[in-house]
Order: sequence, then structure tokens, then C-alpha cells
Amino acid sequence: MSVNELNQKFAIANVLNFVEAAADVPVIEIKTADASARIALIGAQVLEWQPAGAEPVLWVSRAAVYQVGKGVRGGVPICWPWFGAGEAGKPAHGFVRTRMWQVRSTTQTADGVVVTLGIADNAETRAIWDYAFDLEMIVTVGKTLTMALVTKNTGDVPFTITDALHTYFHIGDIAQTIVQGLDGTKYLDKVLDFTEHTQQGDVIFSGETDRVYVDTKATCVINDTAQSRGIHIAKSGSDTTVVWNPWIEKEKGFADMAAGEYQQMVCVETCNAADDKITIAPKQMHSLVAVVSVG
Ligand SMILES: O=P(O)(O)OC[C@H]1O[C@@H](O)[C@H](O)[C@@H](O)[C@@H]1O
Repeated sequence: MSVNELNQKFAIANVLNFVEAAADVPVIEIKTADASARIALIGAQVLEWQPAGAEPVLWVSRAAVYQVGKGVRGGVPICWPWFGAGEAGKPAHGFVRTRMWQVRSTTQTADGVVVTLGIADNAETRAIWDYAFDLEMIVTVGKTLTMALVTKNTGDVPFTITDALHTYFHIGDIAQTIVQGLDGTKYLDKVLDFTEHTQQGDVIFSGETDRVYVDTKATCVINDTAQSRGIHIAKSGSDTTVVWNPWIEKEKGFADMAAGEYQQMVCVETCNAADDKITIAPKQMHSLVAVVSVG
């Protein structure tokens, strides 16, 4: 659908409309008294959420590329039906973050503006992952940001997934940032060959950090000291939290990150990953939910 057609069908006067981030890349723009937000139809990727009077909460690289077939560096990429590398020859973090999703509905409720985007299997997805599915991303933009990724098994056989709301947060200075909520939690350290460790105290950052915290349903708080705020991430349907910052050397390897940007971002990802796999029986569903607020 063109941006014009999308606006005719789904715009909400003075609240929600569609623009093009690049040729054939529609983005939803939302503005209410409570918050503003942007959501790309590629990947159903939330790019921005800014509560009224606050600094932007999500981070997107200045060098991000908006193109079907590529992931946008920042916001909330959706990793599905696997988190991480996946099988040889298959795309990292799955195949839905780089594809175009359909708009299913846009409404305004007491909690905020609710956008539902969807994607289902087709011949292309079957060639990569041979299952019938329907996936919805339900985003509620209000004083809080709620993101629900709902997986439905529409086929006749069970399937097993891992998944993530791979959220990039905007922070003032990584060296003054801590992540609370994971004290005592076991994690696999990707920087140290996936060895297992136990978090002692808060997570602090002084180099490349890439950790898969397991068996945790905890709410995390990013203490963004440089901007005098706490970003709270509550979750459900998730037993894994990933904390990631590429730091100096890894950042250089990303064409879609500008030099030094690692200092203003941290990923705290709401996931099911590693051994935390979700098996969904035919006609059943699973919801992965993250609720973000600023305090
Ligand atoms: O470059 P990508 O595929 O978007 O992945 C970014 C990062 O995503 C994180 O979730 C992983 O833990 C990292 O290992 C990875 O580098």
C-alpha cells in the first residue's frame, strides 16, 4: 500500500499519519498530549517513543539505513523466530526484522494510541523456516510504551522459537549508566565464549558487553545518570534479558553506526533466548511483552 492509501485507511486526524522514511518505506508518526512515537512498517520496528516533556527514550543511529531487506540500527528490532545467529546461511536474529509488515488496525484508547501490525508465512518465509504462523506486534503509545509480540501457530504441527524485543535505549553517557534488576542472575557472556557467570550487583559498562541473563522475569531499570532519569523495563512472557553495548572496536564493524555512538546507547532486550525456547502447539499462541516507562 502507498502512503496515501495507508493514510486514507488508517490515519487518525491530528494524532496518527504515515510518511515515508525513504522511498517505499512507510513510517507511522504519532503525536498526542502524552507522547510522540514513530514506527516503521519494515520490521514493525518502533523507532521512537518520547513522553511529553522527556528526552527521547529510544536510540536510533544517525547512520541507520531504511531499506527493505536491511535492519534499521536502533529502536526495537524484532528478533523472531530465532534470537542470535541461527543456522548457517540463515539471517541473524531471524527474518521478520527486515521484511515489510501489514497494518492491521490503528485506534485510540484510554491507554494511548494502539497500532497493530502483522505478518504471516508465505512462500519466502517457508523457504527459510517451514512453518505456518501469524505474528502480530501490538504497540500502545501513551505515558508508557507497551509492546506485545504475539506468535500464533496457524499450522498443524508444533514449532519452537526464540524471540526478542531488541530495544536500543538512548542514554546520556554509557560510562555513567548502570542497569539494575539483575543482581545474582546467571548469564552467558558472549564476549567470553558464552561462559556462565553470576551478576554481582548492578551492571556497569567499561568495555564491550554482550550478556544473556537467564531465568529472569525481573523488571530492569536503566539508571541514565547523565540525563537524571530511570528507564524502567517490565516484561512478561520472557525468561531472558540481554544486555548489549558494542563499545569502540565492535562499533567500527557496523557500517550503520556512526563513530562514538556507542556512548549514547544501551540495549536491554526482552527475550526468550539460549535454552529458554518456546514451543507453541497448533492453534496456540505466545505473547512476549515489554512495558517501558520513565521515572
Ligand atoms: O548486528 P545485529 O545482527 O543487529 O546484532 C546486534 C547485537 O544484538 C545483540 O542482541 C547480540 O547479543 C549481539 O551479539 C549482536 O551483535
